[in-house]
Amino acid sequence: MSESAKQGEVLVRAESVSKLFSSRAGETLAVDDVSLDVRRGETVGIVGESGSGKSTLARLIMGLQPVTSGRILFEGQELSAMTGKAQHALRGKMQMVFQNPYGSLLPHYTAVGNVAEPLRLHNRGTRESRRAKALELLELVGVNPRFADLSPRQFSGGQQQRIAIARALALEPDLLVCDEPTSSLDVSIQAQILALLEELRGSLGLSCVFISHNLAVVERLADRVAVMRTGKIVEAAPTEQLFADPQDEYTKTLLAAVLPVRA
Ligand SMILES: Nc1ncnc2c1ncn2[C@@H]1O[C@H](COP(=O)(O)OP(=O)(O)OP(=O)(O)O)[C@@H](O)[C@H]1O
Repeated sequence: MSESAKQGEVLVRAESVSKLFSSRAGETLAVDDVSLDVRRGETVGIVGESGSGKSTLARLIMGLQPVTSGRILFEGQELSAMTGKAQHALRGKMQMVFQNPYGSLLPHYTAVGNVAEPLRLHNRGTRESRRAKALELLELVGVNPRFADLSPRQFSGGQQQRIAIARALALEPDLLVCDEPTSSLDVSIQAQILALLEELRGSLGLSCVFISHNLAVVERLADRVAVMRTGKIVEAAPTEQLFADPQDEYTKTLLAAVLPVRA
């Protein structure tokens, strides 16, 4: 199929997905009967207050945690029904960028070593070709390759997040799941990282799930927004529509909180 025909096709589908955590403290239905599609080339924003289930939904989509009920389909194939080998191959197609870049990088590897690591794990190329590709990726995300052999802790938070993004791109994923990727950064740096993600999404034709409690951030990046509350999607709509004409009372409250900032 041509690239243009692929655009708009459903890449990931969550079908009536729920996740129940049980512990001595009790049971939490973190995700409650959620259905959501992410199409090729599309960015879907997920917003909601702390504890609403955004990160859990992201982990379920990535196959990092098993669903309690429902299904996650990637290109029409059910994740949990795959063999270990097929799941490993699929993992390369979905990558995640986390809130805390330092925690997500390997501290004993250099910057370039971190970016090359997924290529090694997936047996791509030779040591030299992996390094060459990792250096290209560092340049792409705005990290000077001259500093490629420094360790992650020698970089600022913003630069660490750029390295983490380069690593997420190494296997040329179809889907990038960003879980609050700018919340741990200074405001000025946040804008730079958002601009980078916006640019990469356009140039690489990536599909993105973008999680944030910050509606203004999601408005900038997302084509569609899903609003979560207590594990449920209470409203999902194209971004402009959601901001112009929210239907759900909770969405209206969230928007009212952000409107003075946007004005
Ligand atoms: N491993 C776990 N075991 C037990 N409960 C969990 C676990 N992970 C998440 N939860 C609970 O599930 C609910 C949803 O959490 P989740 O982290 O998905 O929300 P969130 O919207 O991403 O919040 P935040 O913005 O604070 O990260 C919360 O009540 C949380 O305490």
